[in-house]
Formats: sequence, structure tokens, C-alpha cells
Amino acid sequence: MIRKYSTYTYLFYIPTEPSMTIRQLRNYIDGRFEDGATTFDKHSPVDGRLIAQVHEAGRDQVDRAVAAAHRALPAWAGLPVAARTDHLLALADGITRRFDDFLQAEIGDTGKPVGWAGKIDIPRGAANFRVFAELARTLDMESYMTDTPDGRQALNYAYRKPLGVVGVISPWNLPLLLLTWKVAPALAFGNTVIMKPSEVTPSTATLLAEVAHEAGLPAGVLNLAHGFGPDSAGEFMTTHPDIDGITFTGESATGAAIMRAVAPGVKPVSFELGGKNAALVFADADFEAAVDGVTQSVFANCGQVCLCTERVYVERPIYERFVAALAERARALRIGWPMDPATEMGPLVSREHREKVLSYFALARAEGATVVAGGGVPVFGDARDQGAYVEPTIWTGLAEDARCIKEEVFGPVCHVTPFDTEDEAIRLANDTRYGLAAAVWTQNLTRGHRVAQAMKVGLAWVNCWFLRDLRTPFGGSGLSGIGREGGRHSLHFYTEPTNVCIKL
Ligand SMILES: NC(=O)c1ccc[n+]([C@@H]2O[C@H](COP(=O)([O-])OP(=O)(O)OC[C@H]3O[C@@H](n4cnc5c(N)ncnc54)[C@H](O)[C@@H]3O)[C@@H](O)[C@H]2O)c1
Ligand SMILES: O=C/C=C/C=C(\O)C(=O)O
Repeated sequence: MIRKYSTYTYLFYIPTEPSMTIRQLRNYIDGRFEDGATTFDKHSPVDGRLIAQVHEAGRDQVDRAVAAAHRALPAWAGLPVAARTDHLLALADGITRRFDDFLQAEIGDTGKPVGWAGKIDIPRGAANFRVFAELARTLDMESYMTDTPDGRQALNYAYRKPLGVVGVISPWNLPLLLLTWKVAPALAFGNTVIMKPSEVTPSTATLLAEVAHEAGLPAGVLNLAHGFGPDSAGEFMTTHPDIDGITFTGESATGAAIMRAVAPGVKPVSFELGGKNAALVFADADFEAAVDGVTQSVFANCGQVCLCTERVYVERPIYERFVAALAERARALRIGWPMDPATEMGPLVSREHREKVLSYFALARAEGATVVAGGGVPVFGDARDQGAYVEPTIWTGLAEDARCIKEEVFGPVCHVTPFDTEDEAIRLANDTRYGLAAAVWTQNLTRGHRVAQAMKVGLAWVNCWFLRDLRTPFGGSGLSGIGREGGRHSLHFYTEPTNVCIKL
């Protein structure tokens, strides 16, 4: 029996007995849903039960998807911008109309709390289409009036054409958000797309294909190929001679593999990769705001956000007090059923990923960490013990060259280190091969600007975290990625400019 009650605009289901429906997740090629030659299982990270069979696309199906995308490209790119972006608004409307289906699917795949999926993942899935539809309609065109030696002038302008057929390969942590963060601008700027969601979280990509089909998106414009990376749909795409560009979000090592795969074709890539993000807490910070903010930036989505904080540096006068306050918040986090509105942290995305996170819990001990909070696996005494839950964890006492300080864990864990001077804090935060995000907590805004600018990252927040304006450049440097997306930065990746110069 499922007990449900409605609160505000959402229906909350607190499962007392799991639904036994095992969904069939199929590919979407040239406007038709297709089985794969083989299927693979998707299990719930909450209680381990089988929740879907996923149809793996074969190489022939990826080939047909690419061919269909090429056939659809001229008409799609040739649509008036208003007509093309109307299709994006229809996709946004479809996601909104099927909000609960997307909510259930995303939570079923990831185990993330309904409070997070209902406020972040699904709304951003629709918002990404709306924002890029608006942008495509309003972006200016780069042009210059050029003085010429004969005293007259020339007009120079950058005429932008779509890249062509774009491969979108996305990760499992914010599945719908990060898929649509790439699909929306690719479509808005006239490209056609093959999307390859993570094998770990295939459900909302399948729903997106359903919404596209229901909305009458022309066949071949948006295609879906389920599968894995190596020797599966991911690699079939990155090595495909007729895919014109790859936009990828995922691990840095995978980014390197994809770079090698596209190299023979010298194709453009947009990479949003891993991170080992720092938070700097100065003694003059609003203490409670900093504790709240760092609690959120460390433990949100069970620490499975590329922007999450895994290194916290605290000015020494408040260090002990801050560690104690953060540990108290970690221990108080409500770890529970994803559909319970009171749940603040769900499980990790899979048992396999939990093994990786637990290996770092063990490594930290071996490297000499003091485990201030957590460090293990919660025991519920119910079906959740078959899931992938871990305790929110805080370490101190590690040397800055420890592997747990240098390597991305991608779980609900951070290490806290004291510092004495601003220069030391900046040096410590920047001592990483990653370069994605940082957060600075201080009430001295002159220092806030100065320290944020000194961070070798793509995104630096001051007295906030994960506050997003979708027009801003998003991405990182070093092991955290290549390029930026967001606003006009997406235009620059998903289009090729021709500079036209006309003598007047
Ligand atoms: N910078 C960002 O914006 C951002 C956002 C989210 C996640 N991430 C990073 O992603 C990682 C977690 O996601 P993940 O585990 O899904 O990443 P992952 O690299 O394991 O997989 C990402 C996607 O790539 C595919 N893939 C894997 N190997 C491939 C190959 N050789 N060729 C083609 N495709 C391949 C996977 O099937 C999946 O769809 C973390 O490192 C996190 O930091 C970064
Ligand atoms: O896990 C990484 C989160 C990425 C978030 C975005 O790309 C975004 O907010 O647009």
C-alpha cells in the first residue's frame, strides 16, 4: 500500500511497499523507440531491488542514429529561430506537465531526496530549455565597422552556423539537469543530437525522448542511445566519423579517454569534469551562515555534485568551533527514504560507487585522519540496508599531500584544515590539479572579491554556494575540464562562426 498525501504542488509518496513495476527503457532513433540487442539491469540504490531493464544500443543503432541526425539537420537548422525555439519551449512544457513522472524516475534511479530532485533536478531540466530558447532568440551578432585605407569602410560580422551532429554524453549525479544543460543549447543553436545518458541513470533521458516524441519534435533531431562507455554506445559515438562534436560531463579520466577517441577527427570537445573544490572560511565570516553553507556544499546530493566541497580551510581562531559545529550538523542530517520530505540525505548512486567512497574512508584512516564524524555505513534494520547509504563524514589531521586531499571522492565527506593568513589559504586552496569551484565565507567583501579572483577555478562563490545564473560561463580548468558552457559560451561551442567582410 502506498500512503500518499499532497503538499503544495507535489504529491509525496512514502513507500511502505516498493512498486514491483520493472520498466523497459528503450532507445529512441529517428523518431522511433527501439529495443537493443541486449539489455542490462538497473537496481535501486535505496533497497537494491531491480527497477528497470535497459536496452543497450548496438553500434548499428548508433550508426542509424547518426545518419538520422544528419538527415534531420538541414531542415532543423533551417527553421526560423522562433519556430525552432518553440520546440524547446514545448519540451520544457512537457517536462513540467510530466513533473511527477520525471521526479519518480530521477529518484528511482539515484535515491536522491525528493526535496533536492523536486527543487533542483527536475525544475532545472525544464529551465535549461527555456533559458536557451530565450537566448537563441535574443543573442546579438558580433560585428564591426572597419576603417579601410581608401577612407571608406568595411562591414565585418560573424555569421554562426550549427556545429552539426552533436554527441551528448552525460553523468549519473544530476542526470536530467546535466543532460538538458547540453541538449538545450545544442538544439537551440540548430544542431541535431544523439544523447547517451549514464548507464547508472537511464530513466529521465528515456522520459525526455518520450516528451520529445509527444511534442512532435521532428524525427532524427533528438536521438537516444543507451549503453556504457568503452566498447558500447559512448565509444561508438566518440569514434564515429560523422559526429561533429562531443560535449561530455563526467570523470576527468573519462575525459582523457574521449580526447584520445576524438583526436583522429580533430573534433571540438566541451568537457565538464571532476573537481576537488575548496571552501575558505575566514574568522570574520557570519558563523552560522558559513556552517549552513558548508554543510550544504559538502553533503548536498550525498556529496555527488561536481561543485561540492571536499576541502574546507578555516581561519585558526574559529577552527575548533567550526569543526565542532560542522560535525554536529553532519551527525544531525536526516538520512532516510528519498520520498520522505524530511529526508536530507539519501544513498550514494550505487553499491559500486559506495565501494569507491568506502575505500577512501579506509584510506583516510590509513593516512592518519581523525574521523570527526561518520566514516561508516548507517544501519536501518530494513530494506535500506540493501542500498548504498553511507554516513556523512568529516576528517581532520591529514597532511595536505594525502591522497584523500588530492583525489576526488565524490561522496558526503570533507577534510577540514586550519590556516593563519589569507595568502596561506589561497595557496592551500589552489594546490590542486583540478580547477572547478570554490566558496569564500567572509564579511569583508573587499577580501571576498580579492580571494575569489585569486582562486584558480571556473566558479567562485562568496557567502553562497551553487547559486546559478545560467548566462554565466560554467566550467573548469586543469583536470576539471575544457571550455565553458552557459549563455553565449554555449553559443560559441555549439556553433561555428564565419567572419564575413564586406567592402562598402
Ligand atoms: N564538471 C561538471 O560539471 C561535472 C558535473 C557532474 C559530474 N562531474 C563528474 O562526473 C563524475 C561522476 O559521473 P560519472 O561517474 O557518470 O562519470 P563517468 O566518466 O564514469 O561517466 C560519464 C559518462 O561517460 C560515459 N563514458 C564512460 N567512459 C566512456 C568512454 N570511454 N567513452 C565514451 N563515454 C564514456 C558513461 O557511460 C557516462 O555516460 C565525477 O568525477 C564528477 O566530478 C562533473
Ligand atoms: O555536478 C555538477 C553540477 C553541475 C551543474 C550545472 O552544470 C549547472 O548548474 O548548470
